[in-house]
Amino acid sequence: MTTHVRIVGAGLIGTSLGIALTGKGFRVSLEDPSPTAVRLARDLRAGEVADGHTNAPDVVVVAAPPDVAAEVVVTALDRWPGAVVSDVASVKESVLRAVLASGADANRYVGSHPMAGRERSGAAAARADLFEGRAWVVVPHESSTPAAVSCLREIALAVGSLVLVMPAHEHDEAVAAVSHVPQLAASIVAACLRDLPESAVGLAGPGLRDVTRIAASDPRLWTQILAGNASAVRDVMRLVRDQVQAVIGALDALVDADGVGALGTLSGVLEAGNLGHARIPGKHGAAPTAYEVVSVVVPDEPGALARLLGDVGNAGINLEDLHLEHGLGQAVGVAEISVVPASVEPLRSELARLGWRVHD
Ligand SMILES: NC(=O)C1=CN([C@@H]2O[C@H](COP(=O)(O)OP(=O)(O)OC[C@H]3O[C@@H](n4cnc5c(N)ncnc54)[C@H](O)[C@@H]3O)[C@@H](O)[C@H]2O)C=CC1
Ligand SMILES: O=C(O)C(=O)Cc1ccc(O)cc1
Repeated sequence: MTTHVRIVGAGLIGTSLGIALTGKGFRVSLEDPSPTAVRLARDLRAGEVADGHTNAPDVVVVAAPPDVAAEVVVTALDRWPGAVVSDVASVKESVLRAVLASGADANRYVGSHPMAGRERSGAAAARADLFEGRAWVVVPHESSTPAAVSCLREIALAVGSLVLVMPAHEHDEAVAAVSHVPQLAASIVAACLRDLPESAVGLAGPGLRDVTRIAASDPRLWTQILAGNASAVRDVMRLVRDQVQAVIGALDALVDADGVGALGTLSGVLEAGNLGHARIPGKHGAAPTAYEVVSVVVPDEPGALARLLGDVGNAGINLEDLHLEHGLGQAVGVAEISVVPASVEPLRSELARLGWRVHD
């Protein structure tokens, strides 16, 4: 029998999930307070728009913002007494507490959290392959039924994720360190760039982009996430503060005193960073869709980019993503074209043959 999944909240995560599940043969119905969001999600093939005639779902996945997730879960448990209900909010304990306190039939509730996202919100940013090869945490509570847990496992596996099962408090502590504090760190570093003169920002290389990519994330969503995991985030931020204080102390010693011990402190911080970085896992389970970038110099003149994209298409190569770098004060830009690894060499040689300047 085809499983009918109702997705409540047709933004980035809800629409991506809808597209992925539809592709795997699930029936998906969608709802969202925003009619535009839900229609866009439908147009992106994330499922049908639910209305008063749509029959009851087997599973409900709430993909609404974290501050309303519990309320929407409780409403869903009441609305569909036969359905398993989950949510994908980035924080789990606060949602679980509110669901348990509501008096709703929480046995059919199991939390979840796909560790996959983007720094953009909304249905338009949805990706069919968003969850492939990524961890998906299933977060049961004491009275979640085994059927509810296996239902969520089935959904996560169907979209290509690796399932991890964890209690809510353990999940929240883990994501404080691997997701929520990194978001703050990226935002804090990027905020230091705000008032820099153009001449200084123009020196930026890929390292700065790597460190600050997620600083482009939605502040409304992240304010809710940080507030929803305040205790665990505070604990990790205290460790960050201790490191920052140690670095400032070492720099003070170099600038204002004899600097004794300062180099050891700086080196210790950097070496500890090496050790932490080495622990970041690569692929989770199935291979994620990894793209490689071909960088091409584009003259800053009308039609040049269109010509380049035409040449990529004529070479029979699928462009997966495109980013434009503008050289400061130069009459050229660099187009970073993302393609599957097997297309890198054919694309490079074809573009070079056509006269484009292709970078390593
Ligand atoms: N953005 C990310 O990278 C990730 C987000 N999440 C979680 O997924 C959930 C959704 O996040 P995004 O898709 O990024 O946000 P989004 O802003 O792209 O989409 C949220 C959608 O929920 C709708 N919505 C607002 N209030 C609602 C309500 N009361 N009932 C139903 N729908 C409502 C909005 O109209 C919007 O379409 C959040 O709880 C977030 O913590 C989880 C993993 C990654
Ligand atoms: O972009 C990344 O690297 C992410 O890991 C995105 C992300 C954002 C929020 C989440 O709750 C989970 C994952």
